[in-house]
Amino acid sequence: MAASPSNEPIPTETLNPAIPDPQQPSIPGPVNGHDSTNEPPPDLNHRLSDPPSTDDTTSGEKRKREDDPAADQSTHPLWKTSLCSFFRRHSGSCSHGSGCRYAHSEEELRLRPDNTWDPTSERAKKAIKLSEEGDKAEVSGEVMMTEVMVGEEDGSEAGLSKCLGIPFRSVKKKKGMTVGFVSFESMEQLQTAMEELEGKSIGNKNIKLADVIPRSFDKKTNSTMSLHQNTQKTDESVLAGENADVPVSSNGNEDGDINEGNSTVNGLASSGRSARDVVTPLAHMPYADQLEHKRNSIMQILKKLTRNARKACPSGVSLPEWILNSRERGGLPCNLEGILGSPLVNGYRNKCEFSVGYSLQGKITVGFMLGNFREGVTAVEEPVDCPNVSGIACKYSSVFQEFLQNSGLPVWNRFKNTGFWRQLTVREGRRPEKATDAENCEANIAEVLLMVQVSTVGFDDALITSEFEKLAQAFAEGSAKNFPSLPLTALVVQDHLGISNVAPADAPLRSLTIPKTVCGPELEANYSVVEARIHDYISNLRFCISPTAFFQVNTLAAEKLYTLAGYWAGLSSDTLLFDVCCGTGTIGLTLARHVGMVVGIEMNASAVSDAQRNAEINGIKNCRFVCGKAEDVMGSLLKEYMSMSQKQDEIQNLSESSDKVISTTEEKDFPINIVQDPEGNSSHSVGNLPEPEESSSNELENGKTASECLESNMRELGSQLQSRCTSESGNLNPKMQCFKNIVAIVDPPRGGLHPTVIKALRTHPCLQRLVYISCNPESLVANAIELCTPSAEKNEKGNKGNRGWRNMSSAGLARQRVKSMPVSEPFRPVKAMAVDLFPHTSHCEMVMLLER
Ligand SMILES: C[S@@+](CC[C@H](N)C(=O)[O-])C[C@H]1O[C@@H](n2cnc3c(N)ncnc32)[C@H](O)[C@@H]1O
Repeated sequence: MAASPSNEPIPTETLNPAIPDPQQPSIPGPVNGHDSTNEPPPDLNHRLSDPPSTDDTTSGEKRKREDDPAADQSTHPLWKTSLCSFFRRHSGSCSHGSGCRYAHSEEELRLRPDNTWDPTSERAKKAIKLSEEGDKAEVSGEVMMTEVMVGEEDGSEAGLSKCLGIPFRSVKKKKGMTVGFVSFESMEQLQTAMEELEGKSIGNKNIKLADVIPRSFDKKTNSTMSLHQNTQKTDESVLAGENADVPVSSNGNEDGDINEGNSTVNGLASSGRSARDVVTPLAHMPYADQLEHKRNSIMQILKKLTRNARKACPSGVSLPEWILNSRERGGLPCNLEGILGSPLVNGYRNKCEFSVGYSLQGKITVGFMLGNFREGVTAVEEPVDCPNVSGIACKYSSVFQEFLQNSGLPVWNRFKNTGFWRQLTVREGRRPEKATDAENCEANIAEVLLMVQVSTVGFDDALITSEFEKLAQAFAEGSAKNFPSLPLTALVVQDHLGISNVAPADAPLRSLTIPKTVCGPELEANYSVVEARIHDYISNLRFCISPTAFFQVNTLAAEKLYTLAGYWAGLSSDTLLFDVCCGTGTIGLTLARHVGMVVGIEMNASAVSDAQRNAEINGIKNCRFVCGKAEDVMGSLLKEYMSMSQKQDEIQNLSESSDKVISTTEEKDFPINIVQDPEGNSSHSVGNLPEPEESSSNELENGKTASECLESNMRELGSQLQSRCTSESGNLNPKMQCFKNIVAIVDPPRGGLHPTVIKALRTHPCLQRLVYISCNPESLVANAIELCTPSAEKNEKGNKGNRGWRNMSSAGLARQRVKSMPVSEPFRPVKAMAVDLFPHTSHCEMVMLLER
């Protein structure tokens, strides 16, 4: 079995990277060569934020002359901030030419010092439209609390009660919510309150009345009402109600409108928001359009890297080439080489987390929340028509829902933070075969792990035990009554008391026995407590996955992602590869045979032990997995390996370095770089992986699109790797093991890398190449600002007393941090590519190659 990156063809649904930026529709020319940009000319933008240099000889001044022919006039703060009316009136002619202080095109137009655009410009109109849409979105925000709300007056809300100035029975508003609840003694009191509150504002926010779910399903509750106070003092909102509740919510819009409350009609159902809309908001678009949409939004986000790095570039330091050349790429920091589509577009998720709550009709439901708690939404709807969810996951959510209807224990109440049943997670593991249509793919699912999250505090142990037995029975029967029976490998209970369903990695887990059912001899379930793990395959390697370990939710697309990352990482047998935030070791292990050694870093202990086990079951011996936060271990690991690559002798002491380290590397194996494939065959990886021809993605040969060229390159790469890995080349020079090439592939969570990790990577002189994989392009951009902006010759000490960071964007924060970056050579963005792991949603993975 080969452990090389996949030599599968790249998914067929790719977008041609040569599609021009739709934000620049009027600009002709190739995408990588057009000469216009939405950005202000480089030097102008730089100077707007930097104090003017007094030293004519600084490189900043040199930059000005090279980069901006009209540099002298351009120091005026209003330079090119208005459109030239003469130019417009006379159809494109103005005697001042390029020296005119007014802009001759939308592209040339600059933002005014007060952050507004010339009001006659398209940009201003677009900004107004966007802000109106934002307002509308807020206005249409519905209150969808479907849980019982306690009606006692909360002393801490006394101030808010006073503001309302109306008679009521009780008022409640929970911290962090934009919605509050008011209860009334009678219908008359409610009517009066509605009249009084109409048009009223608190602070600078209008109050909006909105409908509350009629709690027909909660007959015992009398007129309850609560009011939630937002942490932002200016954003008060109130929701009022009797059994027929009338909600009031604020929207920051001067015309806060009132939704008429209705005691018998569920006004919320009319919102028409479905689980499908919330979970798969792009599902209404053809897949090709979804890819196009994502590519465009990633392009816009990437441009922030150029803008912010330009702003953050210290005065007196030359702008790097990649910024100076960004105009040729329409403001992009590097080429965006397209977007790879997911091989499987429907039912691709191998993990689904279903919330437990009440539907809009008041029925206990297992599915997706229609919004978030903070917006006053707790309604849960079944996962109907959500194309990313597999049929198996849907079936198990129905089984659980049915079970809950008759359970003796309550469902979790997000408002009161009480209850027992909270969430169901369905995790699926596939066979190694690769089906790329949803139906066959389902037949490929061999293992299923179910994890039910509960909160046991305050409940009787005997009752809990008996409910768990019934739960296991229900799942076993649910599995068996399907034909063929649904896979059921493990059933786990996670105990968690926290407010949100996101449990810490060390939340207690308990494995339940899955009973044998009477109704199905086909049931392939395990009849005893088994080790709660499932398996999946990536690049023909088998991966063992613990209940809480991270594993990409779209396995087939993840394989493409890792192949691309390996391809760009420029690996060879003298490469030391750092797999930062390695999870169960997927990236490092799939690339292990092409490098001298992999060092994986991961903070989740069970993921680390999975990674170690995965190395063992696949016979991979040149990997070492370190359990710890990257910010705590990255610096010392880099130092350790740097000295190792300088002194080969030290390699012998490799596995004795740290207590925290779990090493899968056998000392004797490491210097000789023998890698065993999962079948025990020894093989060697030699030489550099070929880099794609520069022309492959930019200059198109023989009428091929850029993505076709890339696809064939990757296919070729796959087969080259395959042949290398299976050849018995032998006789490697042990000296090769001095790592000449240190590469990091980082794949952090949504928030990006910790600043300490960025600093360690940036200041390590031997690290020449960094492949950044990100599920959140915004945080990638923020981290890349720190990695790629030139440092000042003398850095500033961090301003720890400054509290202004709270209101800063991630890019703004990154610019601040650049100021204290130790003097070090910055990276430069070389190329980027998006990989769609999440069809029908707005999310997308992204890979960026950084070099220096
Ligand atoms: C996006 S996942 C990537 C995992 C792995 N590369 C993969 O593709 O399966 C991010 C991983 O980073 C881990 N993680 C989060 N914060 C971390 C930190 N500060 N240090 C090390 N690992 C961290 C998470 O536990 C998770 O496994």
